[in-house]
Amino acid sequence: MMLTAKQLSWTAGHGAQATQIVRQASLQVAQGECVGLVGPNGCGKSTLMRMLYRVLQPEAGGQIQLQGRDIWQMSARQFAQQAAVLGQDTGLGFDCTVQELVMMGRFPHQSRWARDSAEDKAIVSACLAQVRASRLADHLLSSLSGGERQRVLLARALAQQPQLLFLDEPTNHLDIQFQLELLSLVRASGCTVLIVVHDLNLAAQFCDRIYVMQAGAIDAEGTPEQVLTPATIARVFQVEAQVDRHPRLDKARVSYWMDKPHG
Ligand SMILES: Nc1ncnc2c1ncn2[C@@H]1O[C@H](COP(=O)(O)OP(=O)(O)OP(=O)(O)O)[C@@H](O)[C@H]1O
Repeated sequence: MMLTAKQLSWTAGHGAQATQIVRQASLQVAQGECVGLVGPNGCGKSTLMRMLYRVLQPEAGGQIQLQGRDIWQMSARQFAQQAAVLGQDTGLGFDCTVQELVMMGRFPHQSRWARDSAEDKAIVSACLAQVRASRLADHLLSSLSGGERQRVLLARALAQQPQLLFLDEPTNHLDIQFQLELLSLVRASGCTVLIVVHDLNLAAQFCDRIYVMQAGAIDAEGTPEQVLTPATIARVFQVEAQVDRHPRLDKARVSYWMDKPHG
């Protein structure tokens, strides 16, 4: 098992202000799998992801192992040699060129004072080409559109040459062609993937398994066919749904609607 997480909980605030955001969540991602995490806004997906990618520490009793090793027994650098993140909070706090940004993906693999090697440079330009952003190499990050920014952040994650890729809503800002392209690229990369995605049809097309989260807890788990049922979708998202087969791809296809606005 590539990634194993057991009984993860996280609480925001203290004392009377404390709110439990993630409750006893457990999940597993096997080598080579692409696993989706879906659920309504605010249910705790990003918080769970942040624990999994070693930014937030779970409460006592929770454990996360990467290839059988506790992630908090690794240094940040050792973790980054194996896992890359395309997250929601990707502000750098400073500006740089696209080329410099993607080169940051090489840092975990470089010795401390090393200069960028010819190999690093070749990896960076290959990753930029992979996301069709070579022409942006000398542009400033601050000048990019939302979709271009997302592409180059993916290029940085790929330049890290990770075995495990965490993606938190990576298709935000992307046009439909690049949504499909990004997810195909991610699948073709050979990485093990855990991805937060709102579009249930993208989840059905690209994920081997899906975890459904609701109110901080894992509510359902299984293949897209097992999980994406009208009953589960109604329970978790409060909308009506019908599930049939995609006419071209032999995958589940979800149509949803609301008879009357909720509330
Ligand atoms: N540090 C924090 N302090 C207080 N509340 C927090 C903190 N981090 C997250 N929350 C709250 O926890 C809840 C879950 O947030 P989270 O970002 O994990 O949800 P999400 O499922 O990823 O949502 P979305 O689909 O909207 O991105 C939200 O109500 C959020 O306001």
